[in-house]
Amino acid sequence: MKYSIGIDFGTGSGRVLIVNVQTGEIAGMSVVKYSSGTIEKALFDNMIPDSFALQDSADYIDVLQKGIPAALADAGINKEDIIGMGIDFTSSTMVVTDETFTPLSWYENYKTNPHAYVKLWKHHGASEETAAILETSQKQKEKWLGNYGLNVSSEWMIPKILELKNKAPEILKKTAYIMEAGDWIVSRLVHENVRSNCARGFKSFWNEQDGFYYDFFEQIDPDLPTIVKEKLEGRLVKIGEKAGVLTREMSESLGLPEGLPVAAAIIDAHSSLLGIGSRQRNQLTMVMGTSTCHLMLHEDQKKVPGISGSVKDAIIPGLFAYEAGQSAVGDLFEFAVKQAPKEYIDEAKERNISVYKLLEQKAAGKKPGEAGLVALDWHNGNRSLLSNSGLRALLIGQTLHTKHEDIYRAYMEATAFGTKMIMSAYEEAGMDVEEVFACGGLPQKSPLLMRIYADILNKPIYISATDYAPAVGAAILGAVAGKTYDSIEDAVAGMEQPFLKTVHPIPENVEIYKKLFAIYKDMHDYFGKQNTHIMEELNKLSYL
Ligand SMILES: Nc1ncnc2c1ncn2[C@@H]1O[C@H](COP(=O)(O)OP(=O)(O)O)[C@@H](O)[C@H]1O
Ligand SMILES: O=C(CO)[C@@H](O)[C@@H](O)COP(=O)(O)O
Repeated sequence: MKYSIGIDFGTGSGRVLIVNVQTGEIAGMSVVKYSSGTIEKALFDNMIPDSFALQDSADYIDVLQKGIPAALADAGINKEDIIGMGIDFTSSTMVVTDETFTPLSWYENYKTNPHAYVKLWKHHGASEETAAILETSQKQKEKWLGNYGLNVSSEWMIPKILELKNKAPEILKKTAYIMEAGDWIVSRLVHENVRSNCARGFKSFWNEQDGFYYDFFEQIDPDLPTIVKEKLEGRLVKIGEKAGVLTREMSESLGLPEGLPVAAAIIDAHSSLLGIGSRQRNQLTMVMGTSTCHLMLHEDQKKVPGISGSVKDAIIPGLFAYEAGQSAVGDLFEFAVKQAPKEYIDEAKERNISVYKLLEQKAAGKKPGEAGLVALDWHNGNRSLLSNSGLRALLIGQTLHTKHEDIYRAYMEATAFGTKMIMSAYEEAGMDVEEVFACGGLPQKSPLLMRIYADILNKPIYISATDYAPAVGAAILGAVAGKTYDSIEDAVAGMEQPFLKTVHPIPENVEIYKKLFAIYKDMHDYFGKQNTHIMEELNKLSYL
């Protein structure tokens, strides 16, 4: 038996999977939580702005050093039976390093400088820079942003680079490489500056035909082309290719064979599409965790407003991969869990279940529409049709009888309405959705959520049997790099994971949700399009 290692670097933890390359069976695994988590309020004793979301790259190294030996031990296999390795990572998650790929935050003198740290995908510190990029694009918006949903997100790489230039020139000066975290891991493993086409195409204004949009960069900031050339370039490696082989030093420290082929890094959500077995158009894959990404494939490049982007060959060679997203999904449920009344926390403790489970059970006892609530899910801004990280959330319809589980359910519904907006945008652009797949951590954690999504989207939802679809996708790329398969399509077919179940819509619920969705849409347009000054005013006041 031969195996491939897939490592999924998510928002809260890294998951290492050992997957049988002939059958797709998961032979062993290990989950390593990031010990510093997401650094959001303060770095050591220094306060950082609310919009910041940083991570410590040392936590990623922990995933390699602790997770790989633990997964190998769990699988009980000989390291010589490992034939390849793949990595997926959140994106755009930016690491700044010196010429030896050492992150600047590891330097003693930069230890307390937030700009030396990893800027996680949901770091929203570059809102001014994003607005400036959008402003510059106005004259030729179709040209520059046509394949990016006609918008720019502060979660992408170029705004983050400009933030570094504007807010921390001393760090930029010391930086040899600005890297996607996935590329950083792969570059350390193979000891070469390599860059994958996946994150580069989606998050850095690049396509294979034209390269980086240097003309656009010049107009945004005359220093930007040089910064990109000097610090963001590297040898291009495409999805499905081998980025290099594991160095002797790395293989010794990780307990793996020397010369092990390592695949080009892929974005976590995109990797899930491979892990779940989607290979063709008309399939919408929802990767549901802290956030949700909505992915589709198509032979043609269509202009879909509000999506994050479309890139050729970014998941399956020959097809355009499309991504859209919602910034707060699991994060929103955590927010509600943290606000649970004390008697709920006590009840959960007494019954030995999590507060999530308790709220889910109580909310499942309610009927759609019963509580008279509708929420807007913009607790971390909107990164789809409105693409505005400055938007704030809303809950309407509360009375003195509103219970916390009603609010929890309204949040679940709001995330499903947000997904319906995205699905409609795909369909209006000529990409019909016939099948909806759900994967990531949430579908198995929350059956109620899947019921709500089936009823609101009015589609059967196929739920992946594995919580770890991204890591399976990474292992599939590892198997292709290791030459077990000649193509990604063959590897996906050979290592396909089973589906757990299908949730079908219930017609009565569908009808009620059509009415609630109409209210959501009115609120969406009122606060997100026609009256954005309301949120802008609140933002100004809250930053005072
Ligand atoms: N029982 C649950 N019900 C709903 N959401 C949950 C539950 N347990 C955890 N979550 C949420 O799931 C998210 C983590 O999702 P997961 O897919 O495991 O990780 P990641 O986003 O790092 O890939 C967190 O935001 C958390 O709030
Ligand atoms: O933005 C992207 C992909 O483009 C993701 O990396 C981001 O949503 C994080 O995913 P998770 O919610 O941690 O699974």
